[in-house]
Amino acid sequence: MTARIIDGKAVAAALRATLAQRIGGLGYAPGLRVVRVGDDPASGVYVRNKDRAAQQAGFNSATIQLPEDTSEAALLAVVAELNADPAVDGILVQLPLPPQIRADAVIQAIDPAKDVDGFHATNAGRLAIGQPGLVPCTPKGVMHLLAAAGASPRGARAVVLGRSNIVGKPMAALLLAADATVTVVHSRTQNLAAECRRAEILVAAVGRPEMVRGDWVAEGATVIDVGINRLPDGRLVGDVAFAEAARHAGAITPVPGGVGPMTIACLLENTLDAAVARRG
Ligand SMILES: NC(=O)C1=CN([C@@H]2O[C@H](COP(=O)(O)OP(=O)(O)OC[C@H]3O[C@@H](n4cnc5c(N)ncnc54)[C@H](OP(=O)(O)O)[C@@H]3O)[C@@H](O)[C@H]2O)C=CC1
Ligand SMILES: Nc1nc(=O)c2c([nH]1)NC[C@@H]1CN(c3ccc(C(=O)N[C@@H](CCC(=O)O)C(=O)O)cc3)C=[N+]21
Repeated sequence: MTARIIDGKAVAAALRATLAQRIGGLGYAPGLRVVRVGDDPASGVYVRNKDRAAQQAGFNSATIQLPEDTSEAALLAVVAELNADPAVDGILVQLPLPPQIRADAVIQAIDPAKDVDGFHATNAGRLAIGQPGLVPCTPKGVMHLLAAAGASPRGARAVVLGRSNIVGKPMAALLLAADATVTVVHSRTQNLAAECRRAEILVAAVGRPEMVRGDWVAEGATVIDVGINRLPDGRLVGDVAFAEAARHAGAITPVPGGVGPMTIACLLENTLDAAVARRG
């Protein structure tokens, strides 16, 4: 079998067009602020892509750049200001943060109603118990891609590779809420390959370049590659060995051009939803 390629760039563009249309009917521009501490070059690409996408879709978007040696107290003061600003609907503090700042203290200081990353304990708890809230962008983007690929989670065996708070855990919660039979595998799992081979939907979020080999993929499976890994030669690869996996999968996402663009589109979707919830 040769897999269909799921075009995340196209699905993201379509979602952004829908958002632009919704914003057109609002009468105001939803406000998004991205806070960046230091200038990690990898996050620079992401922040630039996001700003461009946000402005094109009609958001009032800006990046607040702080120096590498910013204290935790200073960052918390910026978050408090954004929490209080009525023009700001969404706040994203770019991770990772430098070592003098506790990421969790900052995340829990964000107003949950403006937490467009969906990382606050209130939003994570809402997701876990099936209440409406802001959902983390990357797993939310994966759900959009599954829908676009016609891969219904209902009753399907889904395997999530990775259990981080920002991707693996919320991914498992969303698949469970969509009636999949969900298995989460991680670094202490025995025989990862055998677990993955059982998946009709396989989501890889480990941060290990090309770890998922062709023979880990069941014939006809839908493979979603969340990984974004920069190799020493500058190439960007996923957590899945794409060419090998595509010989077995029914459908597969590429890297780049798969989940990454969806993460940005879902950040905008969350910002618009947060704006409508706050101001109608
Ligand atoms: N496309 C996008 O928009 C985004 C992409 N990413 C990418 O997704 C990937 C994962 O990100 P994130 O969840 O933040 O990463 P983390 O490092 O926080 O988590 C990685 C997870 O993978 C597991 N893991 C690591 N190595 C192995 C291994 N050898 N075998 C089995 N399991 C393993 C870890 O297990 P354990 O818990 O046991 O340690 C952990 O649960 C990265 O490549 C990242 O760049 C992330 C965010 C957004
Ligand atoms: N608070 C916070 N929220 C995040 O959501 C967050 C974060 N911090 N820190 C960093 C990670 C990473 N991340 C990416 C999003 C989009 C692309 C993306 O658009 N990638 C393009 C290509 C990028 C390129 O060419 O380098 C693609 O995959 O096609 C990549 C990476 C969000 N993250």
